[in-house]
Amino acid sequence: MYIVTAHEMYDWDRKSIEEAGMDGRILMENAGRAVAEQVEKRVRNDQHIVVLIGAGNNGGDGFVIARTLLNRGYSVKAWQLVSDEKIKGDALVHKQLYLGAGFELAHLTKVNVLFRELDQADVIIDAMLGIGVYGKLKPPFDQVTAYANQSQALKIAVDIPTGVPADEGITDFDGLQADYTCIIAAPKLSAFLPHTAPYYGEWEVVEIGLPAKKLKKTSVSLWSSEHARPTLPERHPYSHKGTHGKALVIGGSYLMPGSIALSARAALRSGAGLAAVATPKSAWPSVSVHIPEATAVSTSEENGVLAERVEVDFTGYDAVGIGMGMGRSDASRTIVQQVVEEADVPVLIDADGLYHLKQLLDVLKNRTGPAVLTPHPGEMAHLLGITVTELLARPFEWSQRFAYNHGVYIVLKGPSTIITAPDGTQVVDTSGNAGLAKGGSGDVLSGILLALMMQSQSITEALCNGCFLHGKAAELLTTEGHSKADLLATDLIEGLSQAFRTLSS
Ligand SMILES: NC(=O)C1=CN([C@@H]2O[C@H](COP(=O)(O)OP(=O)(O)OC[C@H]3O[C@@H](n4cnc5c(N)ncnc54)[C@H](OP(=O)(O)O)[C@@H]3O)[C@@H](O)[C@H]2O)[C@@H](O)CC1
Ligand SMILES: Nc1ncnc2c1ncn2[C@@H]1O[C@H](COP(=O)(O)OP(=O)(O)O)[C@@H](O)[C@H]1O
Ligand SMILES: [K+]
Repeated sequence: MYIVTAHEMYDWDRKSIEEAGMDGRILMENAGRAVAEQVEKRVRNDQHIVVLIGAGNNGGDGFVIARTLLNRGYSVKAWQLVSDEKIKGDALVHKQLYLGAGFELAHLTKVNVLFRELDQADVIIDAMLGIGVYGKLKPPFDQVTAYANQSQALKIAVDIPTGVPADEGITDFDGLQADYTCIIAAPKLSAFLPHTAPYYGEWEVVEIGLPAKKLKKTSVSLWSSEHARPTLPERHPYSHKGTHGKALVIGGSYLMPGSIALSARAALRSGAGLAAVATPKSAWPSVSVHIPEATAVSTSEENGVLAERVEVDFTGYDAVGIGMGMGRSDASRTIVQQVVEEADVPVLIDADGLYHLKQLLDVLKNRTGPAVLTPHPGEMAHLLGITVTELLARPFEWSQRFAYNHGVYIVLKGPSTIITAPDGTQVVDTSGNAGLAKGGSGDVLSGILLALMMQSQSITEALCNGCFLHGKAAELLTTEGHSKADLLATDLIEGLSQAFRTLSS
């Protein structure tokens, strides 16, 4: 499924009408009926519904929704919040159909009268403003939105909650806080941004008959189990451990042995044939106890952290992961530089490795083998030299720019993880839940990604599937057995078996 900007959505709409001969009035009818069907799943017909209607096509959808629900016996009051001359085009056609069906329309004169009505509402349907919103809300939308936000009624937004921008980059806005948003035709970028996504509540996308071929391929898409199932690595009956790849993980320290153990274990649990660990000798006993299947690589250390070079032949490995728990000393930076410069196999850089990478960006640019960076927003902002707030206002744009300029893959982690390829294509993975908000989850992800990078057709596929398995494991574990509060990174590794089994069944 593609994720669109407002511009891409309008372009799809225009091409469907101008080139494919669709009729905008039919699209609006389809949109309104599709939303009404979702409303019916959530609302009983003894509940009172208020439909708030604005001036544009979002309001037009509101007229169709109100007519459809009234025809089906629901208790509905439709409120037009703007003057009559503002209702134009397809929205006007549907207003006339609404009135022609014999239904009553209330007009906003004094906001207090509407507010008394909202006090009585069990359900508020927000068809005030859609993707055509710009700037902060003007009267009466600002007051109505603020009042609706205080209401206990179930709030259902049509396409996008009123006031919320469709695109990234806008942080100063007032939005309706929806419980559920019925998104029309394609999810908008803002459904995946940390500052706008919460306004949507739960959401779903409804299909309204726009010809799929008229959507210009956008650069962002959404990953799902339909993508994961056919692309997850298979285990051939005659395979051997070498077939599935030998991973080298470099990191850990005397005081932080856990993270590298988590990564190595997650790599083996995700199908890697072999895993070797390069960690300080003083940390190895604590690592090996958690992962007897892994082998150790001889290393030098200084004050409990890796130092100098790691004496390994990188050609003996199919992928290298570096950074987890390795510390931030200058000595450990040397090893990150060594890996970036010398390892031609795919390299994954995480955690402290990303901290060091800030000073190695020129070296990174000269790398020929693939590099995957897996930052959380703090690490990504550090790499870019900006604040986390600046990054999160435009995470798609920043990731794309960095990936393109440095020729790397980026996995920008969060509730919606954005995976960007060096050519700028982006995939969003929304799997997982707040059970993952605990130290160690990222180390597990690195191990999973490393394993899949060695076994997949493409690195992008490996990264998408790895994030998906990681999130799916958390979802499955917190549906049965665990809660989001108690879930540990080690549980996540054990939960991978269920995630793999679910996706391969
Ligand atoms: N295929 C499709 O794409 C389909 C799309 N469909 C639907 O159309 C929706 C997009 O419709 P749209 O373009 O008419 O924009 P929309 O958001 O309804 O409002 C524009 C109005 O808002 C006003 N306004 C703007 N900012 C404001 C502010 N800050 N404060 C106050 N007012 C503000 C602006 O005012 P003006 O600038 O004119 O003064 C103008 O009157 C889309 O989300 C979906 O629901 C479906 O019908 C099916 C097919
Ligand atoms: N609220 C959340 N919802 C979904 N996924 C989350 C949430 N919080 C964290 N995650 C996921 O958990 C992982 C955390 O990674 P990171 O911050 O690097 O952890 P650590 O370095 O402590 O291991 C990422 O994959 C991230 O996407
Ligand atoms: K809306």
